Amino acid sequence: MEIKEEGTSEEGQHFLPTPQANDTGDFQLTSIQKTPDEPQLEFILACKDLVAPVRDRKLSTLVQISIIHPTEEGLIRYSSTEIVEGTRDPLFLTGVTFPSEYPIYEETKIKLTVYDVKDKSHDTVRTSVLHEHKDPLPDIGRSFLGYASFKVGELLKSKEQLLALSLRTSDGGKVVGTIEVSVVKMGEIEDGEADHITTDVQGQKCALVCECTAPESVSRKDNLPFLNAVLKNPVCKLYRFPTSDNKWMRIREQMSESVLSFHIPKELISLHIKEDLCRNQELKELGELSPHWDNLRKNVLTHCDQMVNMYQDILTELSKETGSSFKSSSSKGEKTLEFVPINLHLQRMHVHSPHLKDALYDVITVGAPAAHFQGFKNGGLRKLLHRFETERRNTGYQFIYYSPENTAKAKEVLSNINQLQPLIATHADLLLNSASQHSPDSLKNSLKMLSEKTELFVHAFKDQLVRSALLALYTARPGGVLKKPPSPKSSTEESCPQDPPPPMKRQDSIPHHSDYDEEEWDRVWANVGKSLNCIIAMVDKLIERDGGSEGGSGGSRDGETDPSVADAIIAPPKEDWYEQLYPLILTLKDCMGEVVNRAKQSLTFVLLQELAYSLPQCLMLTLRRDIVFSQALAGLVCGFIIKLHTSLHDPGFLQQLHTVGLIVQYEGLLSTYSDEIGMLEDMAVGISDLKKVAFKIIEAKSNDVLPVITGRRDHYVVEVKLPARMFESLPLQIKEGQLLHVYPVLFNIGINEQQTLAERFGDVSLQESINQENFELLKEYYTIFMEKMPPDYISHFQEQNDIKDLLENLHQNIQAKKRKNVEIMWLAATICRKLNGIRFTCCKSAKDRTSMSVTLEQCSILRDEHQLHKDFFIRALDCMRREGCRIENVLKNIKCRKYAFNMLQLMAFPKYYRPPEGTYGKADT
Ligand SMILES: O=P(O)(O)O[C@H]1[C@H](O)[C@@H](O)[C@H](O)[C@H](O)[C@@H]1OP(=O)(O)O
Repeated sequence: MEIKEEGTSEEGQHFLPTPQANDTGDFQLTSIQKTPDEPQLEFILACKDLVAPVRDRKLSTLVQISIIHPTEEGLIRYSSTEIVEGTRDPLFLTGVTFPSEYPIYEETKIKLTVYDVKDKSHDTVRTSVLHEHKDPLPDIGRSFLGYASFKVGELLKSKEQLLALSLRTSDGGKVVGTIEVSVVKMGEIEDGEADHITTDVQGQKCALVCECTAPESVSRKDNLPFLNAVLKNPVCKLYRFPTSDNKWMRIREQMSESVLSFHIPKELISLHIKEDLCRNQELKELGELSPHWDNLRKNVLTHCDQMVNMYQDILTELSKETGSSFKSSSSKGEKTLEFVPINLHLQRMHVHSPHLKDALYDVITVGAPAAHFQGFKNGGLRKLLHRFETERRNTGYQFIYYSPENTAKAKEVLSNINQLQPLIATHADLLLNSASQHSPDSLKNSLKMLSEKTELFVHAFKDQLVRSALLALYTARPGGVLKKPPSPKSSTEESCPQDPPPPMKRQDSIPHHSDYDEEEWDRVWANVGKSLNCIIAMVDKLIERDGGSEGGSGGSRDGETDPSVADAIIAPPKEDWYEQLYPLILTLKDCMGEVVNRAKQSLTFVLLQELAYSLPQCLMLTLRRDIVFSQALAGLVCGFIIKLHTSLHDPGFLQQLHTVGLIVQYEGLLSTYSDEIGMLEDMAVGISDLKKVAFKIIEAKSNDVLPVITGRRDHYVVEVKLPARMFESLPLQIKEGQLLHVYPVLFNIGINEQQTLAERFGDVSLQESINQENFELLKEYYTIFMEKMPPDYISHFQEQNDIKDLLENLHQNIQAKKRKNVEIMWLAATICRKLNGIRFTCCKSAKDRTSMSVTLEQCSILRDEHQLHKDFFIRALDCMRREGCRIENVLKNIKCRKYAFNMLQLMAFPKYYRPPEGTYGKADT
């Protein structure tokens, strides 16, 4: 019989779908009854009276848990406990848990093998394939003590669900002690249960008593199936730790991948392709240009078309990855996966502690969003964008400089035009429809809608940019020379129509060199308003004549009907409403078409300036920014959805969500040395770009609950779908589609040996400025939070902790410029948690340093919020790092159970970031 390591074989990496009952060929298997989405079975272990192979040897023991599936031959190594030193009666803090997806039945056999560990430095990496019938191989650094096995059904049916099994030597003869297996149920009241197990842990006597209060349901069951559409392949670990009053707390650690890792990049790339195709088309439709500009445009178009092709190729490649939900650290340099975040996971800690409500603590762990394939030779986005902009500003030659703000504005106006024009056309048709039905009420309603949208349309062009861009475009036309210097007006809003606008001839109105008139734009633009007013006046008149309605249409632009316009329209005694309105609607559409035509061309000309500078670098920069943003967005959407689901029943949170928005705090562990400087520069921009994202919650109309992204670069809306029942329970503002905002902040502290070099011989200014800038952003969020949230909600927050003090403390720490000041990260994370925010932890791969940091955060929370016994802090930390979810994370990334640290690196780490002996070493990353 073979022993396989769970997770080392391809199929072992993901839990198999659960065959619910009796569906495995000839075998009749009995499923374990369970609550949906709760682990199927959880137990803890303790040994008694272990016999040491050599007299007087102090034992250091661990139990290895292996599974024999009823339908299979092989023995699969499932998990291990931590090592307990110096006792014959070890009580293990690391338990065993089988998640709901795991194929386990009453007939499944579990084998427990107890080892005596002699050399901890050899212990963790156990990927060898052994033969069951032979004696266990003499594993380096450990020796076999004894084993016991049982069937799951026996445990479940046993008295008090507890088995005491004899441990035997490999020949099955000699008894070398006892092993106790007891089932635990995390969320159930354990009425009067008291283990009274006395253990001697590292020389300390500690009476441990299991006695738990009824837990509060932390995550409503009805949310879970929905969350499961997003989260995949959970890995679960169970621990029990003593509290300061010698009771047990139970901790379940869960780590899950997310399908959003691939879904969001695909959504985003499709959106970029759409946006770029549209822009390329607009560039083509820019009309005749003088040779200089025409050549420039041709060049731009060639590159832009190539770019779209590249995006299409990447999308095709990603679309082949159906069902993927994880990109490993070793794939970070793969071109086709560049948009996919590295090693994205939800890291969740569920705490069930005596006398306290159950609590969930979530952190999203992900590799720093960065363009690994493009590399970091020239730095990352923060530096590259700054350099690009400075050079562009100073190069007057060949093109016109528009600031990034103006370029963004041009894109915004273009996007507004593209949305509003068809909307107005639809409302205009609806108005005509109401007219043909001769329905006054419907006519008034349609007019109201038409007026509102047209107002928005007219407003969109208020900007001076359109005017100056029109002028610039004029000079770029063949023979474009100014008749007189431009004197831009601030606004033409005030212009009040006196007469119906003259009919337009679209092409004629494009300025020619001989007839450019800078005020023409004002007239063209104002004509839209004028024609709307004509329609309003006509509707009023029609309704009045028809039988008199008191208030008229009430839809007049500028709040009043222009009498001169009304008088100009003479309605016949027996009106055909449709006939009366039709020509006016045509005029409105014509006027609008004219405005759109001019504005689109001029603003596209602005975009041409942006693209024309430094081709193809400019496009490579856009690509880099898109890649980094895609990785950042995938993480954010994952964090947002999880936060929404876990807090859906908290009215305070929902109010905060729509009145203030959410803080999203990133903890960066990158060093400001070598390549990681570039990564940090990428990451800082990627995270800052998340400000451009707003969320909208919509009702799911089908089983497809994956989010949809709309918008364009500079402004994205992520639509998150909720099933009807959940959607109904939301506050009105959210249901009505109010946009929900996020406030991303990043605090970075390099912790490894590279950072030591940066501090000694390099430069840490990047980290300092990022921390300082983001502190200001965090403070701003706090101010808005205090202003917008009701006082009773704030006082509830302030009672528990004074966020203001924490902010002050954070500020002082940032100012202090201490080396590797990890206090900054702890304070920022605490503030984020107190403010109900979304937490992220990132290093290059989210594998090694991230694992150290999240486990430290988990144990610190247990100490500060759940009274973890202070003598067990390090042990808890070691348990989580040795056998917890994070070592599984390392395994799934590099197929080896070793944190990739060497001694030198460890020495450079702040004390609590060092993993236990035997869990680190040279690893092929
Ligand atoms: O998960 P990380 O901490 O980014 O992994 C690092 C590790 O910290 C470092 O010691 C090691 O030398 C590797 O560079 C790891 O990065 P990989 O991206 O190669 O996994």
